[in-house]
Amino acid sequence: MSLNYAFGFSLFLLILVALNIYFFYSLNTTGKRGSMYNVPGIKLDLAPSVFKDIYDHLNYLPSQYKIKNPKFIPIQKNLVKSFNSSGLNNTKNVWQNTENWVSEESLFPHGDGVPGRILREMQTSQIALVDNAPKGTQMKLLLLIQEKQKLYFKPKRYQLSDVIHGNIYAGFDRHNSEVFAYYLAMVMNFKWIIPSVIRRVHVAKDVVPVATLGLKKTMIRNESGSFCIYGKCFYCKVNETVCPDRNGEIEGAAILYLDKQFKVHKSPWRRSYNSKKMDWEKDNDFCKKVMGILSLKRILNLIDVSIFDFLIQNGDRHRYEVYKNKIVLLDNGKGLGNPMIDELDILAPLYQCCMISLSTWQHLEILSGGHLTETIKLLSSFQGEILATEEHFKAVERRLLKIYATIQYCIGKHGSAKVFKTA
Ligand SMILES: Nc1ncnc2c1ncn2[C@@H]1O[C@H](COP(=O)(O)OP(=O)(O)OP(=O)(O)O)[C@@H](O)[C@H]1O
Ligand SMILES: [Mn+2]
Repeated sequence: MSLNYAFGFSLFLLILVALNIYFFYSLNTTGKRGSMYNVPGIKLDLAPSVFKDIYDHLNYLPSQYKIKNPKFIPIQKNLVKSFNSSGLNNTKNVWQNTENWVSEESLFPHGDGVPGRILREMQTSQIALVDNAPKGTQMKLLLLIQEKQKLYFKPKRYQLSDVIHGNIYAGFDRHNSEVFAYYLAMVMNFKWIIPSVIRRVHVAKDVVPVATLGLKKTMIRNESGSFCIYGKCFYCKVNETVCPDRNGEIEGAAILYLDKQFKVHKSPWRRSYNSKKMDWEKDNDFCKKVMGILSLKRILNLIDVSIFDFLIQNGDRHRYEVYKNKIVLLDNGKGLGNPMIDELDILAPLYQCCMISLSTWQHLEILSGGHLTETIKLLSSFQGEILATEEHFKAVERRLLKIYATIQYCIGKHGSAKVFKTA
């Protein structure tokens, strides 16, 4: 009897121990997701080994990166206040004191309702003059509104559902990518960017009557008698016109023109635009070289920009422009090309240097679990905009996880003290 009792008791103990082991094992592996993410097959041979390490970290990403962080809610509320300008006194002229807009923190005011009001004006103000804007390689127009306010207008070339195949910088600029980038930057708390909004211009009513002679020379009538524009730029071709839709309108991204002097620099991580490999593609210690040339502050800035570019998949930041010693996020039209592709090497500045500004990280960390794209959708809805297909929004969330995984990889390799910088 007592033997039976002892046997039963030890069996009970054994089960208890087994349960404990199971409990601690499952605690350690939360976030483990089987083999959901694989290194993309086509890249496997070519990809540097860091890609595999990053994907390994992606498969074991701690669960906090997959759920919403309540710390973001008050930030989201403030953003909503800034962009939802309905109900505010809109008669006040928003263009007053534009000369005082630039501060040490931002290029434009971010106070209650002002960003929303600037966008609304950019979207609806009557156009006083339209000209070609011959800067850059892509077709763009210059619109004059409110007497002295200038806008760049990058016309729509694709439907939102069009997928751009080919290399990362293939195709025309995407107008929606410019606007998406603006809201993305706002949600990421990157304030060195210029307001951008979707605007429709009626060619016969809004453009032709106020077009300069120069612009008129780059307009031709199509079979249905409407005026199409081929513009004036490096890649502009007479047979690549932009024509009005059946309502007589051309849609585009209206980007506020910032009349300042920018300093232009070549990006150390630029692509070659041919089959030649750049230094950064051959040397995983490339960051050391950059450290010898650029300040820590500038490198951290370039890393911020690479995170931003990776989210929209802009692989075309061959040069960057600086104002007040900070990179201005200009020219974001090469994003949102293919929602199925995540070119990890856009993140090279991050995984090669393995550092990130602490303030960027603290903000990035609380955008998890869907808050990022949910907020972009919410803010852009105040201007009645739909900026991308669901596939693109999902892709941005998926890429955010890859950024988290890259940071985990860096922490694993160097320790957090070396990764997070306060410069
Ligand atoms: N909103 C703006 N305010 C002031 N200047 C601007 C603005 N947007 C662009 N620029 C200037 O015009 C140049 C061309 O603009 P952008 O880079 O957008 O054109 P692009 O056709 O895409 O050029 P590229 O093909 O060289 O990338 C920029 O390098 C910048 O100096
Ligand atoms: Mn460009």
